[in-house]
This record gives sequence, structure tokens and C-alpha cells, in this order.
Amino acid sequence: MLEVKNMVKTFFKGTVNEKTALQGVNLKLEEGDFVTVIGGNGAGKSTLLNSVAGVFPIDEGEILIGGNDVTKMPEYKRAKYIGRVFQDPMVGTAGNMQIEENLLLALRRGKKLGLKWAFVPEEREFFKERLSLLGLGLEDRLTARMGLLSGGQRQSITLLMATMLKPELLLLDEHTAALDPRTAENVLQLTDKLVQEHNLTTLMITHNMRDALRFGNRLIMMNAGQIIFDVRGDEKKNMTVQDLLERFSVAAEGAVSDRMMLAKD
Ligand SMILES: Nc1ncnc2c1ncn2[C@@H]1O[C@H](COP(=O)(O)OP(=O)(O)OP(=O)(O)O)[C@@H](O)[C@H]1O
Repeated sequence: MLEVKNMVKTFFKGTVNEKTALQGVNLKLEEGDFVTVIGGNGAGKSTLLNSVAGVFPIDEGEILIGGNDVTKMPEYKRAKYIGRVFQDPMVGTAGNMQIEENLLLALRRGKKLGLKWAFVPEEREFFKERLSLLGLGLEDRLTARMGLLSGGQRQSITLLMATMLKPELLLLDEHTAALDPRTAENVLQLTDKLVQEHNLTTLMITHNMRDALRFGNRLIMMNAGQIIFDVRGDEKKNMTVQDLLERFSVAAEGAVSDRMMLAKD
């Protein structure tokens, strides 16, 4: 589903600010793998997701999504394979458009919309059905402006949109970090439900080690642009936050970031 081979990314190459953010990353995800990604600040987690999404070109290596070599494919073309949700709830949806218009955009992704915003009745029914999954009563507010909704409501709709046409790959970059704890938990539960329901291959960055252990079938830990730990299945299930911290301090010579420590409980 996703294969990353020897990926290298250096920012500001040849200048005093040169920074190698990814130092030969290799990663292979099987269909339905739900992988949580942890690591300290500046470890390269976002750069990994951004490189896969094609936000910038990589310096070395190869990226294959669903068997297609996308290494040199521009971001807008790669978008047909990828669903993304970012940290900022304002980014994934258009605030000045209605809920149903946003959903229609997601449903017709990659197709020409034409001049008319003609809804087929079945599409409205489908949107209502999908929105009712959220348990937020939004199925009765199809024509409400997205900008009027709370961060959690917007992030939930962004998730629905990102998964509406089953993507080959779902990329979640700390998508609950800007939400209050209760809302974050609801959005995480929704994420898990959608990932299981559609058997989505998923990479989810989180700073919360408990969440990294609770969700997904596999966990990778990054440090200094490399994957330093990759654990799955029962071994992951049986791990504790303390085990993770120990792994991290051994591999990263004690460089456990403050945010990771804070996210311990
Ligand atoms: N667009 C960019 N331009 C320049 N440098 C960048 C850019 N994106 C990331 N970097 C640098 O690359 C390194 C890795 O950053 P990245 O954002 O991938 O880390 P991260 O693990 O996601 O960290 P955090 O948890 O703090 O978000 C850092 O040194 C960062 O400053």
C-alpha cells in the first residue's frame, strides 16, 4: 500500500541552515496497517508525511503508493490516492461553504464539478447517513456554514471527507492536538471506527504515547530523521508507556522530549 525506500530529505541544502530531516527512511505498510508515529520535536514525523503527500520533492529515494511510483508526481496528482487531516481544524474544510457543499467536493474528488452544484437526492441521503455516524446532530444541518461549527465538529467532518472515497492511504498529522481532551477522544474514536470500517492504511502522528499504544496495530518511533523502533501486533499491545520511554531513551540517548513526557499520563 505504501512503500518508502531510502528516503532522504534535506532542507536548505548547501547553506548554513542545512538540515537533514530524513536520513534514509525505509517503511513498508501492508493494506489495513494502522500505524501510529511518535518521536520528539524535530524528529522528522511531519516531514515523513509531507514527503509522502508530495508537499515538497525528496532528495533521494522512492515512494510507492498502491504499487504506483509517485516519487516525482506533483502533490495535486498524488492527492487522488491520499486522504489527509491536519492539526488545524480550519484547514481541511471550506469555512464559507455549507456542510453539504464541502461533502460534495469530497465525494466528487478528482471529477469535474461543472458549473452547477446539482445534488442528486441519493447524495443528500448518503451525506445524512454518514453525518449521523458522528453523533453530533449534523445530519439535520446540511446547509449550515462550516465556519459556524466548532473545531471538533469540523475535524470530524474533515475525517469523513478524507475517507469518503476510500483512499489508498490516510495521513493524520496530530489531527486532535488542537482539540480539548473530550473532543479529542471523540475524534480519535471516530478515526478508529472509520479506519476499521474501511480497512484504511493509515499513518497517524501523535505526541501522546498512550494514544499511540491504544490505537493502531503498529507503532513507529522516529528520532533524528530515522525510524528507530518499529513494533506491531501483540508485542505492541503488551507495551506500556514506560516501555516506550525506555526504548526511546536507549535509542535516542536520553533525549525524551518534554511534550512526550507530558503526554505520558
Ligand atoms: N518546510 C521546512 N523548511 C525547513 N526546515 C524544515 C521544514 N519542515 C521541517 N523542517 C525541519 O526538519 C526537521 C524535522 O521537522 P519535522 O517537522 O518533520 O519534525 P516533527 O517530528 O514533525 O516535529 P514536531 O513534533 O515538533 O512537529 C526539523 O529540524 C525542522 O526544523
